[in-house]
This record gives sequence, C-alpha cells and structure tokens, in this order.
Amino acid sequence: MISVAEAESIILNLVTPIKDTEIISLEDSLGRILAETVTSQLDFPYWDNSAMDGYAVKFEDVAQSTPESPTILEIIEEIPAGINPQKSLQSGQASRIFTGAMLPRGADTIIMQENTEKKDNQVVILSSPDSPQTFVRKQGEYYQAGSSLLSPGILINAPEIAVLATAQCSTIRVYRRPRVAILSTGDELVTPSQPLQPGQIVDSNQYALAAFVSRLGAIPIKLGIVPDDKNQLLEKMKEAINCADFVLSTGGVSVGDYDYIEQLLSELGGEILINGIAVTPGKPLTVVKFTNNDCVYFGIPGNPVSALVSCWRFVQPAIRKLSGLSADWYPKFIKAKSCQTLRSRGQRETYFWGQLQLVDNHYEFELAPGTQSSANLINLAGTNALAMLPVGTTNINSGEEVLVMFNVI
Ligand SMILES: Nc1nc2c(c(=O)[nH]1)N[C@H]1C(S)=C(S)[C@@H](COP(=O)(O)OP(=O)(O)OC[C@H]3O[C@@H](n4cnc5c(N)ncnc54)[C@H](O)[C@@H]3O)O[C@H]1N2
Ligand code: MOO
Ligand SMILES: [Mg+2]
Repeated sequence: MISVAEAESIILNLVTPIKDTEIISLEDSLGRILAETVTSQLDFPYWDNSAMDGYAVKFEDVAQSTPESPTILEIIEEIPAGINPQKSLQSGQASRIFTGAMLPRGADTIIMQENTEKKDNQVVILSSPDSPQTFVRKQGEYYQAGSSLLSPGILINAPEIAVLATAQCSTIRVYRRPRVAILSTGDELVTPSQPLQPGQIVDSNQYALAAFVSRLGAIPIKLGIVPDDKNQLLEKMKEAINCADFVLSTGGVSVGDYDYIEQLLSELGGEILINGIAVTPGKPLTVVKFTNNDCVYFGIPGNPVSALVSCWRFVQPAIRKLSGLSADWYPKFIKAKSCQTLRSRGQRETYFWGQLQLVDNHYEFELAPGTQSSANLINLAGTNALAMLPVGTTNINSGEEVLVMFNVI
C-alpha cells in the first residue's frame, strides 16, 4: 500500500486541466472558473467623486476655517449622484454634493455636512480639512483601464461577480464544467424509493457523491445502480468512461468474490496506478488511467463513510485541478484542540469525522457522536471537518492538538 501523500501526488499528476471554454452570461457565472484575463476599458472609480454628503470646495478657500473663524462660500449648484455637474467652481464658491456624485470642475476637496451650516444660498465651513483631496475618490485610484482586472483560473463567487459587473463584463469566458459519471455497484442496492427486502441496503452513495460533485461546480452524471454482474458492469463502466472526464464508482474494490471492479478495469485497458492506500477509512481506493480518452476512473470503496472520505481527501483536489482552477487544489489543514481522545492503530493515516468550531478564539474539533465506523453514515450529518492522525500516531488525548482538514463539503 502506498502513503496518502504518494497517492495524492499520483492522482494530481494524472489530471490534465480542462482546456475547452465557453462564453456564458454574468448571471450564470457563479461557481465557474474564469478562462481569460479580464480587463476593462473603464477606470475605477470611473470619475472623481465624493465620498461624503457635503460640499465640494477649493481647498485653498477653506484651509484656515475654524468654528471661531469660519469660511462662508456661495452655493452655486446641487449635484446628486448620477448627474453631470454643469458649473465650474470659482474661488469663494461651493457646490452641494452627495455621496457618489461626480466632482465639479474646479473642486478638489469635500467638506462633510456635519462640519458646515447652511444659510440660504450660502454654506458656513466650520473646520479645515487636513489636505486637498479629502473625501475625494479619484478617477482610476482603485484600477486603471487596460490593466489586468481578474486572472484566468480563479473561482467566480460573489466578490468576483461584483468586479465583473462593475467592469460591465456581461459575458465571460469560463472553462466548461467537468463531467463526472457516478455509478453504484452491488446486488444488495435499491433506490431510496424502492421497498427494502431482507438483506438489501439503500444506495446512499449515488446521492452523496452527486451532491459532492455538484458542490465542486462539476456536472454529476448519475448512471444508477449496477448489480455485481461482470457483463452488466463492463457495459456500464464503458459507458461511464466514454461520457465523462472522471468516473466515480462505489463498491466492488475489495477482495470479496463479487468485487470485480479492478479486474474489469484491466480488461477495459486501464492502467491501474493505485489499488490500496495506507488510509482509513478508504483503504481499497483504486485509481485507473485510460490513455485513449484521458478519463480517470476512481474505484471508490462501498462503505458510505469510506466513499465520502475518499472523495474529500483524494477526488476533491483532482476535480479542482481538472476544472481549471490555477491554485488551491489541496486539502486545507489547521491545528485544533481535540475535544475527545482519538485512537488509531498507527499503521494507516486515520481520519475521524466531526465538527470544527471556533470557541473563545481557538479552534476545537468535536468528534461526531456514536460509532466511528465506515458503515455508520448516520452520524455523518453536520460533519464539516476531518481530524487526522498520521502514521505512527496512536493516540491524541482529549485537550491535545490535532490536525484537522476543514474543506469538507
Ligand atoms: N477480507 C477483507 N474484507 C474487506 C477488506 C479487506 O481488506 N479484507 N476491506 C474492507 C474495507 S476497509 C472496505 S472500505 C470495504 C470495501 O468494500 P467494496 O468497495 O468492495 O464494497 P462492497 O463490498 O461492494 O460494499 C462494502 C459495504 O458498503 C455497502 N455499500 C456498497 N455500495 C453502497 C452504496 N452505493 N450505498 C450505500 N452502501 C453501500 C455495502 O452494502 C457493504 O456493506 O471492504 C471491506 N472488506
Ligand atoms: O477503509 Mo474501509 O474504507 O475502512 O471501511
Ligand atoms: Mg466488497
């Protein structure tokens, strides 16, 4: 068996990022990966404008103002936001102005309303600003037209959408979404709506993995349940390999008489790169490459917790790289105080599921209550993190520090 670090590196080396792109609207861009450098022909701010409700003035007019010796200026214009000022300020004059409104020609300073008194068409300036340009947002201060605004390979979330909208990018070039085929294998499996006969079990993996794939911005292609029958499996596996960038099948990767996946992958011409990792849960994870069409096949263990932990630890970085993200592929770990004693045999990198919480300015890991068994998916709900004991560590006492992987979705 290979180590988790070796497996991670084999998997990431195997993955070629998607190159195909498509043009989509800004409205549809949430969760997509930008495929081009975005530049704008507009400066930002677009023009000099006011940061306060108040008066636009010439600094030299008001530089000596105090409550005892105020400056009185004539108000020549009112400039709400969205209006193009019509008048140029001369010495001794002010324009009434509001937050976000364009500065009139001749003005270089804003006096906030609280430091003034209005008398008919005059304003009394009661205090001096520190310097010219006070409360002026200068054109191009945040961004100059033509320079790079956003780089390819970034994930588009609310902040990026704000930037794209302000740059008037109504259409955007993004990488196409990865296609991930999902199939569940096992004679014992039924769908959540089928009545359960003795010995059967509901296929939870199909739904959990589809949700996981969607959360990563990829397209899940649910191919359903396939019985432990070599011919049917072979056909479904072929279909999966031909329709997707990645295949995630669950079950049939251990050593039982009905565990056919590895044998069938060889028959299909796949090159088996991983067939067992020193990790728990998830030991029998099998990773296979198909050279003829770039497809990567993940034979994921059937136990429901093993399936999700394998996805979080090994498939997630691979989908991130595949999707065109330029960085941020790897799982994220931080140190946290363990609220329970964690025990492992020390022979495999061991993952425990539970919740990471910020308590009084430090992170704590709360183990999911009940049995930590790879067949017990019942206590998975609420899981947002995995505590990890490396090979060689057999015990973390309650109150001691443990490494916690927190990008668990
Ligand atoms: N002699 C050995 N037996 C097992 C070993 C071993 O090293 N030697 N490893 C164990 C470990 S660890 C795991 S993990 C499992 C992996 O099993 P498979 O990937 O072959 O999966 P199955 O045998 O098909 O099923 C295992 C388990 O999971 C349930 N299951 C399967 N598919 C689903 C699904 N879609 N939704 C929900 N639950 C599912 C299935 O009913 C079994 O209970 O092997 C151990 N055995
Ligand atoms: O490794 Mo299995 O994945 O522990 O249950
Ligand atoms: Mg099995």
